[in-house]
Amino acid sequence: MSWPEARRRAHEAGAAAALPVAEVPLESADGRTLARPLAPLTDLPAFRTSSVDGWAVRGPGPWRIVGRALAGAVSAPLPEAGTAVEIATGAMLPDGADAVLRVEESTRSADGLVEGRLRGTPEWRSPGEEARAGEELLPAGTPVDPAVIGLAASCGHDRLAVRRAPRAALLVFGDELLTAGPPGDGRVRDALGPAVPAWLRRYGCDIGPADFTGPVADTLPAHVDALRAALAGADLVCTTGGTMHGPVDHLHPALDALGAEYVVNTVAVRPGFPMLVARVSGADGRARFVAGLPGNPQSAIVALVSLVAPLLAGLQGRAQPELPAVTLAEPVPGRGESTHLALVRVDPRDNTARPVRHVGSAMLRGLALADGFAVIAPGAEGAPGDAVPLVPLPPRQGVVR
Ligand SMILES: Nc1nc2c(c(=O)[nH]1)N[C@H]1C(S)=C(S)[C@@H](COP(=O)(O)OP(=O)(O)OC[C@H]3O[C@@H](n4cnc5c(N)ncnc54)[C@H](O)[C@@H]3O)O[C@H]1N2
Ligand code: MOO
Repeated sequence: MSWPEARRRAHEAGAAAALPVAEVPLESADGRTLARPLAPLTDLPAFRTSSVDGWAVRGPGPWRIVGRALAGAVSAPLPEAGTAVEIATGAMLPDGADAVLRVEESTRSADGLVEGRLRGTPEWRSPGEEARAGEELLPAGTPVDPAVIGLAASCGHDRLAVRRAPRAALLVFGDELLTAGPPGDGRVRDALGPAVPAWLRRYGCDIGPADFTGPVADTLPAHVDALRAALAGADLVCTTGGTMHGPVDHLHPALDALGAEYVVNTVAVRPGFPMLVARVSGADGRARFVAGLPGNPQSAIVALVSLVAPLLAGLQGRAQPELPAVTLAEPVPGRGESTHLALVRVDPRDNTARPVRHVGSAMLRGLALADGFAVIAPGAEGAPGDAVPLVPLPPRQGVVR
C-alpha cells in the first residue's frame, strides 16, 4: 500500500470510530477537540462598550455632568442634549449617548460643565463587531488550545462539548531489551518504552505509567495475553517490535488469534515499512486499534507519524493533518518505489530543510536533532530548491484551523 493511501485509511478508520463526546468545564478542555462548532451565546460585544475613559455625551457641548457609568452595570440613559456622564473603559454606553470624549482631551469647568473637541470616530465597540450570536467561529474538529478556551469563555460558555481523549497503552516486545543500565552483552536498552508514551501524549492521548508493559516475553501466548489485557482499557494499543516474520516475531499471529482485521499491513515507505494498524471489535461493539510499530527505533517513530497520528486525528474527530511544505536546501535521495521519509532540520528563517546525519533506522541520534521528515515521493529524488511536504514531529503537527 502506498504511504498516502495508508495515511488515508488510518484516518478514515479512526474517524469511523470517533470517540464519545462529553461536556467538560473550560479548564479541562485543553488538548481536546471541539465536537460541535463554537458560536457565541450573544453578540460580541453584547452591548455598546466604551473603549476609553472619558465622558459619554449627548448632543453638542459643553455638557452638564449628570452621573457616572462604570464597567459592570447597566448605564442609565442620558436624558437630553447637553448632558454627559463620566464613563470608564469597558462600561456600557448609556442610551442617548452619541459620542465619547476622552478624559485627556476634556476640561472641566468650575461650574460642573465639561468641554472638549470630539474626535470624528466612535470611541466604543459596537454590538456584534467581533461576532454575531450563533455565528460559527470555529468548526467541530478544531483542537482546543488556550486561544480557543479564551474565546469560548468570552462567548459565554461554561463548558465545551469535546471528544474524550484517546486512551492509549504501549506494549514493548523483545527479550533482548534492557530496561535500565548501559547496553552490552548482546542486549540493547529499550529506547521506545520511555519515549513512545511521551510522543502519544503530544498527539492528545491519555497514557500513564500503568499503561506500559514491557518487555513482553517473546512467546505467542504472552503476546496474546498482553494485547487482550491492554485492549480492555485502551482505544489504541501501540506495540513495538515483532512486526516482521522472524523466529520470535509474534505480532501477526497474535492479531490473528484476537480476530483483528488489518486496516494497513505494511506500507511502501522507508524506513518503517513493516508498520501496521489493525482493528479489533471491543466487548461494547466499539472498535479498538492496534498500531504495530517496527522494532528499529527510528522506524517506530516513522510509523507513529505516518499512521498513528492520522488514526488519532480521526478518533478525535479532527481532519487529516495537512502537511506543510519545506524547500530542500540539499539533495535528499529517493528510495525507489517507496516513499522516503528523511529526517530534516528546518531553518525557520527561510523554511529550508537540510537532512541530518545519523539517520539509520536503528538510530535515534538524528531524530533528536530533527524537526520532522521530508517526504520524497516514490520514484523521485529530492533536489535543492524542491518544495516537498514535511511531516512535522509533534507538537508541531499539522493543525486544523
Ligand atoms: N529478513 C528480513 N529481516 C528484516 C527485514 C527484512 O526486510 N527482511 N526488515 C528489517 C527492518 S527494515 C525492520 S524495521 C525490522 C522490523 O522488525 P520487527 O518490527 O520485527 O522488530 P524486531 O525484530 O523486534 O527488532 C528490530 C530491531 O530493533 C531493535 N529494537 C526492538 N525494540 C526496541 C526497543 N524498544 N528499543 C530499542 N531497540 C529495539 C531490536 O533489538 C532489533 O535490533 O526488521 C528488519 N529485519
Ligand atoms: O523498515 Mo526498517 O523500518 O527500514 O528499519
